[in-house]
Amino acid sequence: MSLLTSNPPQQCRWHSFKTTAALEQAATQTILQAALQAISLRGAFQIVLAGGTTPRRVYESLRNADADWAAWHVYFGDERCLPADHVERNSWMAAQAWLNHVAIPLTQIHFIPTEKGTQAAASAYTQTLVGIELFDLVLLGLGEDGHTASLFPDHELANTANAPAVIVVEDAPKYPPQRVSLSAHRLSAARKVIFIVSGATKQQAVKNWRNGIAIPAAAVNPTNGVDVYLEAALLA
Ligand SMILES: O=C1O[C@H](COP(=O)(O)O)[C@@H](O)[C@H](O)[C@H]1O
Repeated sequence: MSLLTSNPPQQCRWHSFKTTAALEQAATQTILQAALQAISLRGAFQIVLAGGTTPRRVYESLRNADADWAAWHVYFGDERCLPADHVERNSWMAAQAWLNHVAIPLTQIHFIPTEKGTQAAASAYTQTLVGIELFDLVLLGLGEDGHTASLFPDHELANTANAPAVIVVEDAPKYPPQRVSLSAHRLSAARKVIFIVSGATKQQAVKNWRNGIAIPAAAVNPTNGVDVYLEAALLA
């Protein structure tokens, strides 16, 4: 697998936690801290959310946080092509766990409209992202096969300088096959990128990543490097 890039290698800082709960607590605090900093410096906080199961409890903790929700702007790293109210939509999970319970203005929550189909959703989301130079924080997960967002092994990662911001995936190896994802290039345009990784099934992907094997997660390459929050057991 080639990353097709001339960028310097990804700078990765590994943060291990004894328990999943400790990891989730640290991720929640990092998000809130990044929000405080962004709002005090720039008056707004632009966060990109991970989907899947790993961030659910982080989102549930955020709903009880005391934050300046009016200044938050929420985006998604990827979305699955399913009806808007489908339980396996990343947006549905984030809404149930967090977004439905806080006062972020609806106009500042930017779902990827995959219920319209891949092409229409990708072009709509490309427009949504116009004018955003750097996200303040990109939150990402890691799949068993090393995928992140909907950037899968042996698929387009779009990590070159001229890559589109949003890509269409028609044949993902994980259900559902049709998805829309921010490109690795667009996900890298961020002040801070955090991966949260838990669950024994991720062990091989972590091992590959740490051994320099070009898994998709390694294609997200912001100038400031990435922080990986993971359970200590995954480093064994
Ligand atoms: O399909 C997806 O998978 C990854 C990892 O999900 P997890 O359930 O193992 O946490 C997720 O980060 C991505 O957003 C999602 O669409």
